[in-house]
Amino acid sequence: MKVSAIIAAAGRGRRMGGKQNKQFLRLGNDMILNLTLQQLDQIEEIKELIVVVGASEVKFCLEEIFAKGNFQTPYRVIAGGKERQDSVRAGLAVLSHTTDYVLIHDGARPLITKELIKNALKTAKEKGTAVLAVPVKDTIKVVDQEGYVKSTPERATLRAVQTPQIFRKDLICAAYEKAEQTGFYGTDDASLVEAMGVPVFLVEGSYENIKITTPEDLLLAEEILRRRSKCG
Ligand SMILES: Nc1ccn([C@@H]2O[C@H](COP(=O)(O)OP(=O)(O)OP(=O)(O)O)[C@@H](O)[C@H]2O)c(=O)n1
Ligand SMILES: C[C@](O)(CO)[C@H](O)COP(=O)(O)O
Repeated sequence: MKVSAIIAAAGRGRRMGGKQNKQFLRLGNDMILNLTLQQLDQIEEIKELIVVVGASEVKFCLEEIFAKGNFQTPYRVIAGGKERQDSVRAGLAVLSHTTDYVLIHDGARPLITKELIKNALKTAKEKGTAVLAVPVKDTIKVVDQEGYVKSTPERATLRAVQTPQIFRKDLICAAYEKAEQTGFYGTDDASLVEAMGVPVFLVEGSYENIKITTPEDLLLAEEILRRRSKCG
């Protein structure tokens, strides 16, 4: 199984506030993006890391993460686009020709584990798609523009999706091509594959695999990391 990993890390982090790309903030003793990449670097099926950052951050990423690290996996660092989907598309454009699966992960999810990635890869090999997800804990309301509740979907049918999202290369490339033709923008990669009518399979994620989005997430992530380091 030859897998290319695209790490989307070109966001502006508006909900985090601050001037710096949130992926370059520190979490414990390390940089968020470095923590994320360290997990992916341990997976033998992953044959290349394609890291997508802001155009002005490419040099910083090469110097501060890759030059100082000891990465086993071949890597490249490229510039992303305006939306997450544009950044992932930039990654797809430089995929190795020999790849047969594409794993897409948010740079801002540093608490991903080797076990979750391995399990998702196994499923992707069987089903062609594998997307991490967890059951929703809250009751979710669909609202209208004035703030009135329109409906309450049955919670048992709802899942919160995470990354990695893994797809056979031909599927994800076709999905991105179709989205470009139709102008469709989704908030994750699976929604582009769904838009082609291809079934997407969900695998068990973890409530700890949070996306660092707002300042409270940093506190929670620090606590999770502290507990993990105590447990060895
Ligand atoms: N143009 C973009 C926008 C987002 N991302 C990446 O997609 C992931 C998920 O996005 P999100 O958490 O929403 O990050 P931001 O877009 O940076 O956050 P915000 O919406 O608060 O600005 C992040 O790792 C982010 O860096 C990206 O690669 N390119
Ligand atoms: C891809 C994602 O992380 C799945 O939960 C999420 O949809 C990214 O969304 P955001 O709007 O960029 O935070």
